[in-house]
Amino acid sequence: MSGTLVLVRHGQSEWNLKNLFTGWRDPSLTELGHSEAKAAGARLAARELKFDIAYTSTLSRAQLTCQHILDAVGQSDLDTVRDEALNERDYGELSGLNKDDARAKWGEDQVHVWRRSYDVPPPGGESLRDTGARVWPYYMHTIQPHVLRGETVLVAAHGNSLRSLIMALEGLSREEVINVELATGVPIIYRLNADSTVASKEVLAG
Ligand SMILES: O=C(O)[C@H](O)COP(=O)(O)O
Repeated sequence: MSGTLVLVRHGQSEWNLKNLFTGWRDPSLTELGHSEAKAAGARLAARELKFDIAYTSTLSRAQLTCQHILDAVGQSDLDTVRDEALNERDYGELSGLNKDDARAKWGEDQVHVWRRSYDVPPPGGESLRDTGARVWPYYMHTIQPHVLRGETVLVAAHGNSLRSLIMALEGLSREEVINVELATGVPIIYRLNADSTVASKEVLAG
């Protein structure tokens, strides 16, 4: 057995609440989002998890979530690396649009394909494959070495940047990844084997 990797999607953002495509735009957390992030931290603290390093994106909602978790586990000053490789999928021209308005304009099926398919990008934006093409190398070269040294690593990021990471970690097919949905503020604890495969997975739902 090797180390521990904790993945968590940020708490509810102001644009999640307004049902807007967000992508690389930078809304903050709502009150509920702050509470979700603190609750995620409390659940990790109850497991007596201590982190060696934390990674997050360059977007506020993920950074705030990361900090709430570190505060909750008593590690407010832990080394935290921010990198845009972990940012949400770029939603291109959909960014800022209401998701129901988009369904009315382009149809439910097309919007679902843009949101959940593996390789169909939204107009001017990234497909999940495009997102994975930046997330996975960053994970492999920068994050995974810590886990394989036996460390415990926190990654606070986004629905689709984490879906692309989970797809690769778990070896999911392009069909299987369509059904992967990440709730806000719910940590997933992976224990990795020394050969970097997944030994166990635990979802800390509320
Ligand atoms: O960027 C966004 O709008 C959300 O964080 C994720 O959106 P999705 O559920 O439409 O992929």
